[in-house]
Amino acid sequence: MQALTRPFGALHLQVDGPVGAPAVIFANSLGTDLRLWDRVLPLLPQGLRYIRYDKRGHGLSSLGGGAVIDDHAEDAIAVIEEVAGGPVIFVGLSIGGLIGQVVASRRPDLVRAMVLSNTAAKLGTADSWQARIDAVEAGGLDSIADAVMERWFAPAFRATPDLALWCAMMARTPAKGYIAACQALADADQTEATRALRLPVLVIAGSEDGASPAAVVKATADLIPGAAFHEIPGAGHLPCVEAPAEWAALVAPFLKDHSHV
Ligand SMILES: O=C(O)CCC(=O)CC(=O)O
Repeated sequence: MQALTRPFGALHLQVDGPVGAPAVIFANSLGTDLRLWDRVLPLLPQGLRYIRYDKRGHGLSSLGGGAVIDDHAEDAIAVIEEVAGGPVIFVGLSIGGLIGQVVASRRPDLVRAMVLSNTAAKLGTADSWQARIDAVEAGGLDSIADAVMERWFAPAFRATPDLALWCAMMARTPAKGYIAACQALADADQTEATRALRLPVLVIAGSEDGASPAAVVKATADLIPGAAFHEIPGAGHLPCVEAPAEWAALVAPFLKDHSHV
């Protein structure tokens, strides 16, 4: 376990792989922590340095005062500069992918390639995020858990005992951190900035994703010249959990191609 000091407290990090190797950073989704990537890391190329972190207000990281996507992007930039020490391949899922788009746009020198999983240049609407915030303020995260699990996972996965573990991860996210991230999502629209991105990008969707539907994810892929798009059949919002082999089969060759190992 490692910590990176930030003005508001600390970010919780986990780093695997050799010092000095080409680095890959993972940014996770709303209501998840860095364990989101546990099932895919063993399936990705050895010899790379894999950096995961809990975004502010999630997992073991401090709450942080900010509620805009740029604050999350500044955190990711700090992790890249201080832990990776140079350009990375950015892997982001959902809000993590939105954070990646902001980082690639503001600091193209720090992102050599990007994987955008189950994300878009704009996620949801101001009204839908306000409704989510209102529900959490009224009833806590437990009150939205069933609806979130239906968006995260297809029915077959929801029938497994594992569902309870992912539901617990979501429900244990600090309400203040979750609400701040919803507010950041409500205000974020990267459409024009993402249209200007010029770097290798792999975009992944899940056919059963109820949070970022495949058509919405594809529309973001279409903004970026040369971006590759793949849809994983039968997978929901978190294919790295639900379909790790299929997700890794797409990501592993991309990491090899763009890490120069
Ligand atoms: O997962 C995200 O980062 C935002 C998209 C979303 O709403 C996921 C969910 O259904 O909780």
